[in-house]
Amino acid sequence: MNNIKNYINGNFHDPIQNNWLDNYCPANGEVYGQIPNSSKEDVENAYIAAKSAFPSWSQTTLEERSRILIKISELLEANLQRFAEAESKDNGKPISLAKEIDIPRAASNFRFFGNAITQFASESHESVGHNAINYTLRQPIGVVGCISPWNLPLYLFTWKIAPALAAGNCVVAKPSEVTPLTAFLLGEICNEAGLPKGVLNIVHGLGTTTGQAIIEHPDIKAISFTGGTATGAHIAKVAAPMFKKLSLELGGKNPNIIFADCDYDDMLNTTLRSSFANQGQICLCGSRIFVEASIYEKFKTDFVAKVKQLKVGHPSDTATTIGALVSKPHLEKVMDYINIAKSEGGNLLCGGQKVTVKDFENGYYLQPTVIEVPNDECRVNQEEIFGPVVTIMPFNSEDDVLQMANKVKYGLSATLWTNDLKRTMRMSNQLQSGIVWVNTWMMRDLRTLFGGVKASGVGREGGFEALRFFTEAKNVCIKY
Ligand SMILES: NC(=O)C1=CN([C@@H]2O[C@H](COP(=O)(O)OP(=O)(O)OC[C@H]3O[C@@H](n4cnc5c(N)ncnc54)[C@H](O)[C@@H]3O)[C@@H](O)[C@H]2O)C=CC1
Ligand SMILES: O=C(O)/C=C/C=C(\O)C(=O)O
Repeated sequence: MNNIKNYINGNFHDPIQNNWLDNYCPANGEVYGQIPNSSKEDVENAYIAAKSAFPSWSQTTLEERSRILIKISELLEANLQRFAEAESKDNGKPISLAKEIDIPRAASNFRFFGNAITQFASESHESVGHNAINYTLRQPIGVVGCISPWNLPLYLFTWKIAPALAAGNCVVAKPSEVTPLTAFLLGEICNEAGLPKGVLNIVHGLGTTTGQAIIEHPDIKAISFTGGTATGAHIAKVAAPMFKKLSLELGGKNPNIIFADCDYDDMLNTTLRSSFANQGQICLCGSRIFVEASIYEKFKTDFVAKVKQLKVGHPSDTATTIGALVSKPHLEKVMDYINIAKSEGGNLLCGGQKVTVKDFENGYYLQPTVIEVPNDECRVNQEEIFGPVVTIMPFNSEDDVLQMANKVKYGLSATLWTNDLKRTMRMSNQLQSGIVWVNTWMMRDLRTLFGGVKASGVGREGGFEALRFFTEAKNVCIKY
């Protein structure tokens, strides 16, 4: 059994009320460990540890903070295999993905922010003619809360924690209760790297108990959250009246817009990835595919042929391209959408069935699914499915596709495939999303800002934006 404990003040603790949750392995549907369902008291202990650590950590030199964060990064790299196996087991994602993307990115998050903090600067304004100078101080907030989801567990957990720590805050963090294992292992790495006790505290449990205690805590002054839109709205409702700083990275229903003048092979291969990477469980996946009418039939044939070649299998099999979905309830939710698609007149071009993997019959496997939709307003084209399911439909003009692309409540990312520069500029200006990729997908430069508009969230992460979020700005005006 892989039993997990809370990491508070540098030590590992059982939950005070001795409440535990089962942790399921998506690959075989079996319980393989227990995790704390931490209460308000556990969160309070984490807060007290963080508060005590804050005066010293906030005054630790940037060079020393940087050194420790980079050490954590190096230790994650040194433990790549162990972390990748844990992530794959806990989440159901292919081991190859965990090894090539998730864990290296978690290490990059620490390295990036360890370096970024040494380059972070603030503004000054000389008030010419008034004999005065204004300068901005960027001070750490204090104790901050970081809450992350199950789809990219350590990758997104560290995407929040690393900038928070780099900026001099102390942290109370909660990973998803569905995928807690690598966050638990991170505690050991932090101790080994010499992160002082109490600077980072990791509490495990349900959103409705542990997460709720974090967002309600009167002295946790900022919340950085990634997850579902409904949860984000709830967090805003609780935290905003307490005047907490909030960064909310929420869901997406991202358009992938394909024009006939694109580089076809590159587009086809990337569209396969943007549709089904991580079993389609990435908020950035291009789940609505719009194809210019002149190449629609060709695309449909070629795309479906490629999708049928994807190999659904056990996550530890290196030949697997599609692993297990994260949980049974999530598999059922995705299956419900496939049934909704049928009832809405959708044409199932491939997939749509659960997959039985030999010797792992109770795992949560699903065929990658492509649905040709009768119109852009049907539910499967409007609601976030967050699984290996994409919709496709043709379009006739730039104006039409732009209108359809923007006619959803979300606005996280959009992908555009074209070689027409003027069209690229026109559409990039008008697409309602926080991120536009042109002739690529998920090309990440950690210096760039990251986040969405509309129901996809509030605020921006990434680069100096994250360091700005995790600091309070103060203007000082000196007359001389
Ligand atoms: N990154 C994304 O865009 C993600 C989107 N989703 C979407 O959300 C749907 C629901 O998935 P869930 O696992 O239920 O995501 P969720 O939004 O409930 O969970 C994300 C995190 O928030 C925490 N949380 C939940 N309720 C909370 C509360 N009251 N206070 C504080 N923290 C709370 C959870 O414990 C978890 O750590 C998915 O089917 C998917 O459509 C889910 C995960 C990630
Ligand atoms: O920062 C990234 O590269 C990816 C972020 C992805 C999410 O926030 C998500 O899937 O929720």
